[in-house]
Amino acid sequence: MKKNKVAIVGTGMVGMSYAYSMLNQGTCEELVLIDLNKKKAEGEAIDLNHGLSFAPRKMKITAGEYSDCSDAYIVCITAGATQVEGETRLDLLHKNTKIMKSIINEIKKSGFSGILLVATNPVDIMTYVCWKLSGYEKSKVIGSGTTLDSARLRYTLGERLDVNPKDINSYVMGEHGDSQFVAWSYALSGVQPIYQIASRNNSKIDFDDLEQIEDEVRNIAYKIIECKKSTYYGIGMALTKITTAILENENSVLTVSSYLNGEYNQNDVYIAVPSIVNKDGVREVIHLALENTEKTKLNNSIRIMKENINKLDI
Ligand SMILES: NC(=O)C1=CN([C@@H]2O[C@H](COP(=O)(O)OP(=O)(O)OC[C@H]3O[C@@H](n4cnc5c(N)ncnc54)[C@H](O)[C@@H]3O)[C@@H](O)[C@H]2O)C=CC1
Ligand SMILES: CC(=O)C(=O)O
Repeated sequence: MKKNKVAIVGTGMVGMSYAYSMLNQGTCEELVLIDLNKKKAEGEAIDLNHGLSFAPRKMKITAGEYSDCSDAYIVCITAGATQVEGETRLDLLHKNTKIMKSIINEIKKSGFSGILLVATNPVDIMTYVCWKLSGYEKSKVIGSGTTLDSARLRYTLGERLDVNPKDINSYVMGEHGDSQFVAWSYALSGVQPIYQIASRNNSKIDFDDLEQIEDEVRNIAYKIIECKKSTYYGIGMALTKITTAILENENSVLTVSSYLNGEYNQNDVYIAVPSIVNKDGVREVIHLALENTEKTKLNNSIRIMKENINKLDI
């Protein structure tokens, strides 16, 4: 296995935003682009290569085949159908399961033994599907989960509090979808609990604002889709962060979609919870002592995931 090789399956808007972000950040040494539409992958590889003289490091970027996954450290799946206006992520369930089946079959045939990163929606369920069909270790199959939603939350809170979003330590948990929630009981701005800030007189935010921010973060993808059909830069950078955490063995805390094996008293489901990510994939699922209302929200997300998984022939 090559320690710095990434393959992307799906060279659409998400796959290419991820690739472009990795090129700009010098995330890996070798990048292979794979798509059903081989011409598209080929054109994307040529175009990206023309940026190499401005990139922070040397990279080998090619359009390839599934056989190129054999020695990759990470294969990231960004292929599949997208929501059209009015659709939820869950509406993509059957279409994208079918696509995952064909892709996993090919990845397995290549002999790939690295970390599988899934971004295709509905991402928590597609991650479960990829794990189940591949037979790979649970900790080596990871979904992007709510990494993007947590970044949206950090941005929005940062704007409201006039604090650098990098210093907002707040997480969105649960489904990357309509039943997600903010774990406010663990939300910090720097070192100050957000609850404490909201309860102060003359604070920049109050409890009603927290509800409004949570709602905005939950629904912002719909707004982007209404404005420009799909979302891609944010997820491209979120995938880059997850990739860096793996390749650089960072032990970063990210709300990726992780397999629960007793944590939060749940089993046999992939859902977004804060997890420690390193060269081995998910090193540890962080089991937070959530407030009762938050526990109910997490259980609700998990119920929705399981009900939908049960509809699938996998
Ligand atoms: N996890 C997250 O936070 C986010 C996930 N997404 C999801 O990412 C997925 C991709 O979105 P976009 O890139 O905007 O779509 P897109 O339509 O721009 O690209 C999809 C690509 O997948 C390829 N493809 C389709 N079937 C394939 C197969 N069987 N094998 C190989 N390639 C195949 C297509 O040829 C196309 O190039 C969607 O499911 C979308 O909902 C989008 C944004 C955020
Ligand atoms: C489309 C999608 O999943 C997002 O932007 O959150």
